[in-house]
Amino acid sequence: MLFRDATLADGRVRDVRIEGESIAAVGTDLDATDESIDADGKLLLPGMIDAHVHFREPGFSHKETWTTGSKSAAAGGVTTVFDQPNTDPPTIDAESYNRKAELAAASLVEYAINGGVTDEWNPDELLAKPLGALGEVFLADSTGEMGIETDLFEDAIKRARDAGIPVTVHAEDATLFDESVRDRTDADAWSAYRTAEAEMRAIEHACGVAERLGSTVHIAHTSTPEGVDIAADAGMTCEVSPHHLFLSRDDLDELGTFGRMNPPLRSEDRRVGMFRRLVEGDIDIVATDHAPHTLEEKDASIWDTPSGVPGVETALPLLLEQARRGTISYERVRNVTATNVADIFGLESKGRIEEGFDADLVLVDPDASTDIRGTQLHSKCDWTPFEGRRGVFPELTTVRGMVVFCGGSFADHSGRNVRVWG
Ligand SMILES: NC(=O)N[C@@H](CC(=O)O)C(=O)O
Ligand SMILES: [Zn+2]
Ligand SMILES: [Zn+2]
Repeated sequence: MLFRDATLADGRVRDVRIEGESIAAVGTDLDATDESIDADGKLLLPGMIDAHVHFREPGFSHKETWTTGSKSAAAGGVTTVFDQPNTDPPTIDAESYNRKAELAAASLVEYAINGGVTDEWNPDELLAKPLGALGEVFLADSTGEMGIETDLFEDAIKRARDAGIPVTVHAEDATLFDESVRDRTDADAWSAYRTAEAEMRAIEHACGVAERLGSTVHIAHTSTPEGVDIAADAGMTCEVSPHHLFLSRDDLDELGTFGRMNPPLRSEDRRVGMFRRLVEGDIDIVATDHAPHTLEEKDASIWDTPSGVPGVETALPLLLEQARRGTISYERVRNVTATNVADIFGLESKGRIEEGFDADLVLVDPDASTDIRGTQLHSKCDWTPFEGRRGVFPELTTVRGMVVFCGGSFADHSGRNVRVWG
């Protein structure tokens, strides 16, 4: 397959030839061996590597399945996902890992299965070969109630350090949540309750432990500019989720309980500060925290509704819309969605359009801006917090050289577990 005259993120116009699962050549006037795709005027990007999704199986197939979640990913230009351990059973040992792996075999896109740290986790099984699961720590309870104490956190950091495995931390300190707002019933109460301070102090704590133990951590879903600065100053990496880039407490009147997630939406000032840090470089990657719950589940009181919003299909489109408007460069979008993610998590064959890399690619018309509609997305949950926003959606997505999504249709193709060693 040959993409002819594609524009790359850095503005170069190139032919890109795929042979089998890999990029065989990037050049000009390349010969097509078989099928050739006219990419004139179109942008070709490395597929997004989304380091934070909840595809919900096993245990919560009514919210999402590996099939629906991975279709949503492919349609949104995401070619690799890292699945989170808060399933039922939680992914904490070889048995639960293998059970999830059987279901994940249905995935259209590449995936990693992250292992969770709990009192009952089995680090020897999870961290060692052949699994080498990426470690996931919840410092405060979120969906799945996997919050842990600090001794266990330190132990996990040491073990992961010795195994050379990156650890991702959901950093909120539950002792700093504001119990005094418990009698409020408006949607903004959640933002008042899970305070910005609770995130900042937890990030500080996590980075401090990692520094003291000579290790590193990656901070999940940062929502405060202050938290990002703490992580960056400590030399750690962090991610931002699209809802903390594009939504703020000002949107909660409209979103209601559908806008509840952990960490919660912050002030408009903080949102602007997050976007600036994404553009300027202190935020390393965008990860969606795709956390679908059904319409029925979300339609509850602010204290009863589950935390989490879907996002795997809309992240790249929302960012490409910003690039179209000139608020962020295409190169920066490529780096925060693909290249940096591959570098941080050691996916050596992914995240770049260069000879020898996996042919995980996204072709998009950069001017094709449309309204985002929840009912047109492919997640099982059928809603989006970005309803009515503009997005630039991919035309075609390939995973290891196979077209998995094109013009609204999906092919059968099983993604591969990118973390299993032979
Ligand atoms: N972010 C959320 O609000 N919810 C996530 C859990 C998590 O990542 O904390 C979920 O699984 O629903
Ligand atoms: Zn979390
Ligand atoms: Zn999450």
